[in-house]
Amino acid sequence: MPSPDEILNAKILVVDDCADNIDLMLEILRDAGYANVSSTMLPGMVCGLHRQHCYDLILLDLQMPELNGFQVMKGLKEIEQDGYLPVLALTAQPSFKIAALEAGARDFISKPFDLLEVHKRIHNMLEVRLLYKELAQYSKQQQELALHDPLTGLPNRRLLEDRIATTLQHAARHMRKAAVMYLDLDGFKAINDTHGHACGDEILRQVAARLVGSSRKEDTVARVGGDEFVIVLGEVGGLADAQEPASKLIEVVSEPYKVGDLTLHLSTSIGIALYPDHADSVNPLIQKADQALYDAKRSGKNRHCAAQPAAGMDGAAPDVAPAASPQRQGVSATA
Ligand SMILES: Nc1nc2c(ncn2[C@@H]2O[C@H](COP(=O)(O)OP(=O)(O)OP(=O)(O)O)[C@@H](O)[C@H]2O)c(=O)[nH]1
Repeated sequence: MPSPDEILNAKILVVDDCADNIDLMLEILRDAGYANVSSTMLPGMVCGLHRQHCYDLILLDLQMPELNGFQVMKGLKEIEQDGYLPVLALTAQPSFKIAALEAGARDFISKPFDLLEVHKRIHNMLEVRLLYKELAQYSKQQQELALHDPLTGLPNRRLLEDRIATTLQHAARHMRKAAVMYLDLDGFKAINDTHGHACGDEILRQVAARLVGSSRKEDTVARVGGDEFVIVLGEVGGLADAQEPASKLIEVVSEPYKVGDLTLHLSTSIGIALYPDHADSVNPLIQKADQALYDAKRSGKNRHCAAQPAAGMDGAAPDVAPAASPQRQGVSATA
């Protein structure tokens, strides 16, 4: 529930073509303690002002020359991003009250003003408006949580699948390839077993940051399981365009990790699958990359390996590339 302070600090705009009416409303609002109030006598400015300031409440006179309150509301509806029109109509015409509500106003205040009614209606409307904003914010956070891994903040499997689908559509439209790289850390279990789960978590966060730091802004880096990550590359010309970043990622993951007083070493294996060479849709592509990862693990870890050609294509031996420099495979630690 919004606090009294939040209500008094809400952003309010008064719109009326009569200066005396504006002065009266400003006085009422300021006397009541509202601290963030502005006004305009130009109804044509309201949409622009609202776009700029996102008012919590617009006190809108309905009868104005040039542009009346109903026309202003029509304009506001077109720009209101969250579908909530924060308008309280001001009218001396009883017949306008229902029309104003039908046009999207949340409530109305009758002229001449009854002070008690003005205070109550403004307070109630702001309470609902701020509550609506809190709910919208909460629901946005929930959506974020549903699509991201809480430990690393990276996209999770669900968002990854969406991103791959978009990347494949783009690749198909531009007659390009795309690559999916499936990473699994080597011997990560030993870190948990030897140094504890919290240390393992910290390593996962550091690995995530390194993967993001070594990828292009337009690539997706996702965490899909315990020590498993997937990176999606768009705009790929051929296998070499994925093998080069894969070698770079193997090197980056192999840099030492500082956790408290410990210096830990770790390596990773990567499976690579190309669209459309190895599969032409999201999940088969991920599966192909996962199978290639298995080949990389089986042939010694700390390396990347490309997927086998899809059925009907040449069945060549797996294209396995060990890390450029001989490195400790798996995990080691120095204190
Ligand atoms: N710290 C931490 N560990 C996790 C988390 N999720 C899964 N794990 C652990 O990650 C480890 C994954 O190990 P595996 O990939 O099966 O085995 P590995 O030791 O990496 O062996 P290889 O993959 O064959 O090199 C398991 O011990 C899981 O318990 C997590 O969120 N935090």
